[in-house]
Amino acid sequence: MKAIHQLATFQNIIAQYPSDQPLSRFLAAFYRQNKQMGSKDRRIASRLLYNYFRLGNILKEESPQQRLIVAEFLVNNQPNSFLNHFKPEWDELVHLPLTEKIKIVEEQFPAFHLADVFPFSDHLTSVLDPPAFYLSFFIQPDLYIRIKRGQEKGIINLVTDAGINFKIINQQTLAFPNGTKLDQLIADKGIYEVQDISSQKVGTYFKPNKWDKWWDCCAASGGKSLLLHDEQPDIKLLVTDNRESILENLKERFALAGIRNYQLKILDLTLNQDQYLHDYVFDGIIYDAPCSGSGTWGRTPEMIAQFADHKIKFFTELQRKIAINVVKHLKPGKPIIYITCSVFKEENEEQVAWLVKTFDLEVESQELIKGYQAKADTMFVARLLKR
Ligand SMILES: C[S@@+](CC[C@H](N)C(=O)[O-])C[C@H]1O[C@@H](n2cnc3c(N)ncnc32)[C@H](O)[C@@H]1O
Repeated sequence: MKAIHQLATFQNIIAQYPSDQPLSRFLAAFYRQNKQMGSKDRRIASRLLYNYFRLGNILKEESPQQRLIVAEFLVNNQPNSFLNHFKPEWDELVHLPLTEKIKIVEEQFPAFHLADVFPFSDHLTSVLDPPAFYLSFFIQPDLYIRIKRGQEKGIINLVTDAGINFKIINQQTLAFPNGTKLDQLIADKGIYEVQDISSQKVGTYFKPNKWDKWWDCCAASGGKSLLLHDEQPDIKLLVTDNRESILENLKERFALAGIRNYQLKILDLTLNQDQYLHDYVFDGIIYDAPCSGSGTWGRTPEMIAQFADHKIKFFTELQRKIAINVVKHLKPGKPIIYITCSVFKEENEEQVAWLVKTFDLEVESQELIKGYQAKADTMFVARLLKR
């Protein structure tokens, strides 16, 4: 009976979900309005919704109920009451490796094609392994934290004592199962940052020197700047973004991390900002571009259905407009770090080729950070030097 109730809740939510909103925001509002749902009900409803969207366009012609059963079979690896009720023979096999479970589904649904999980394959960046990328949609990414230098031992002791499941990825990085509640456990918010491991790897491309002047031009809430500062605290830093509200978040995060010495401006960089920036030149620029975010859809799988090909052009044009107002502030011989969390070639290697062709830049190195192989986001980074 529980499973029937869970299905009804799923169907109710799906019917109300306007597909242009982040699912997390919609669910938070839905649960606020449906206070009768206990925490377990909410947890199960969220699981069913997220797992459902992980199918992307797979078996699009089947009913939502059938698709949900397939998704529950593929994504979970523990038996559960939902599958047990609707498909007990699959519940018994739920522990099998994903590739074997896919064969079982294919036998029953000949229209099952793994590639349908991501309907934008024509745009995939060339160094990506499509089958491995497709499979990653059925595996929930981990939650990663970056520990402030010097605080590693304290945090590891705290999470060990609390009996929380975690993995040590490297000296400063821990991975937790998604949904782990760390804020109640680690009281001092200034000693760690929630940051995906791929985002942390991007930091190895910064290589700042003491007393350098750096500009994080699309800083948002400052994830990359915090990484830069951790690597080299003795830098002069300018942070900008066109959203005032997100820069307020940055101020809070910087205050928690004890960073006070920086400059902040709200700037729309699609416009010429020479009146504010005319005499600024930098030893390094972080250009973490607004992008499709397609390398992070393992965390927001509802985006697969919400995205459309034409949006790629919107982002590449925006990225170029911003670059025009940014690259001119770089000193000769110095790096601009171009970053996206996209798997689309138009936003990655093709954009780098355009940057090189349009400005006096050369590629020092570039990489697709393949988070899809590691329960993490996939990101692209290029270190370009001004001649
Ligand atoms: C990928 S996010 C940056 C993430 C950030 N670097 C971090 O690590 O947390 C891209 C940012 O570009 C900003 N952006 C978009 N259009 C912009 C514009 N015209 N001028 C300046 N910033 C812009 C967005 O507000 C967004 O915060």
